[in-house]
Amino acid sequence: MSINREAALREIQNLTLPDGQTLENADLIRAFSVDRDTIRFVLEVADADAARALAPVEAEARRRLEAMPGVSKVQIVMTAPAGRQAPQPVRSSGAAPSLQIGRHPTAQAGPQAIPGVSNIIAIGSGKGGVGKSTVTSNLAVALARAGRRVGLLDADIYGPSQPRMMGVSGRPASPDGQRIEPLHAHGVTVMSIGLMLKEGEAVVWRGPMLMGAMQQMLGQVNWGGLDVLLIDLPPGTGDVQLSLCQKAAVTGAIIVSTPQDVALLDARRAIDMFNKLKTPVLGLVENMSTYVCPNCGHEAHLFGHGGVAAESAQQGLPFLGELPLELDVRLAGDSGRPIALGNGAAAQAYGRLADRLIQGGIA
Ligand SMILES: Nc1ncnc2c1ncn2[C@@H]1O[C@H](COP(=O)(O)OP(=O)(O)OP(=O)(O)O)[C@@H](O)[C@H]1O
Repeated sequence: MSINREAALREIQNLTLPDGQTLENADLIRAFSVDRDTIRFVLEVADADAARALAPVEAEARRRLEAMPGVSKVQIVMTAPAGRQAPQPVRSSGAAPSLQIGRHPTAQAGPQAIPGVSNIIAIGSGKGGVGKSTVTSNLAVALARAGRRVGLLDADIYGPSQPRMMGVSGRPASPDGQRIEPLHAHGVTVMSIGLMLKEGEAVVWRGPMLMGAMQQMLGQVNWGGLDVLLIDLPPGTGDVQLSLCQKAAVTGAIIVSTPQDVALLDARRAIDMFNKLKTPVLGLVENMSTYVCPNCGHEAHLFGHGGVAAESAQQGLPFLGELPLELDVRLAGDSGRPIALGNGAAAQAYGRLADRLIQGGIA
């Protein structure tokens, strides 16, 4: 009889540790594998004392697994690496000591919806610096101004900029050590992975840790009822994009690009990636489109113009609109008050983009 790995994992994940956490929440299980009639895994503990305290849990895990049909051997190894410190949890002011962002992912059957969240929109770009974060924060504000309930998740772990752009700071609280309370700014519910990490922490993460962290951001944050959750992705086509589309039921992706050829080339790669991940591309947005000189009113196209509309047509994808290049857009972003809060040309352009998504039933 073949043993189902996920079912075996489920047998032991809810075992309670001496500190009251479950095995799953404490994230101690490593390399869980099933080989014919044998189950093997590692329990990663901080030191010899922790290993001793965990002995009854190990015994109970062994007992449960051995009781499963088809299992004849269970090998559990406890590691207590010499000289290694126990992982330090990230704490918020009111956080219980167990909350830790960045862990191995837990088993999950396919992409999941987030309870209470109607739409999840990923905002991506092929190239860095094209204004993806600026577009995300302003679109979030414009949607909130239009009366929508909006969440914004900054998943750009390599350069989280939403705290600055939305004007939020401080570690979000986690009163019970399990759920995270998001922050609120300009009518938008905000969470940034950057607020939960020590500086430089995520830079060394590889796929599984990123996937676990994304899973936590999606599943452990108290998002509440939202019409739409916007997710600011890192640039490119990497592990975060993959994790998001595998773990969350993403409604679709919006690709931000400047009209430059080099940015469009990378945008094409991003579209290709979302196609492969079976995430619908909702359309393309041209940022830094037209520059209107604030002194003489002359219009210039520093990065070209119309390239994104042409690319959308070529790809058979909706062109969602163009956003002007304005000094005030940057200044507003730097000051934590997105330009979309105002009434100028850029704010109006964001208002149109928001309307378009609302009319399309995706926000
Ligand atoms: N339309 C615009 N007009 C003027 N400045 C802009 C505009 N869009 C973005 N910027 C500025 O360009 C810089 C890069 O923008 P942003 O951080 O949004 O890009 P990004 O694509 O998210 O970058 P990253 O690759 O770092 O994630 C920021 O200083 C931002 O204020």
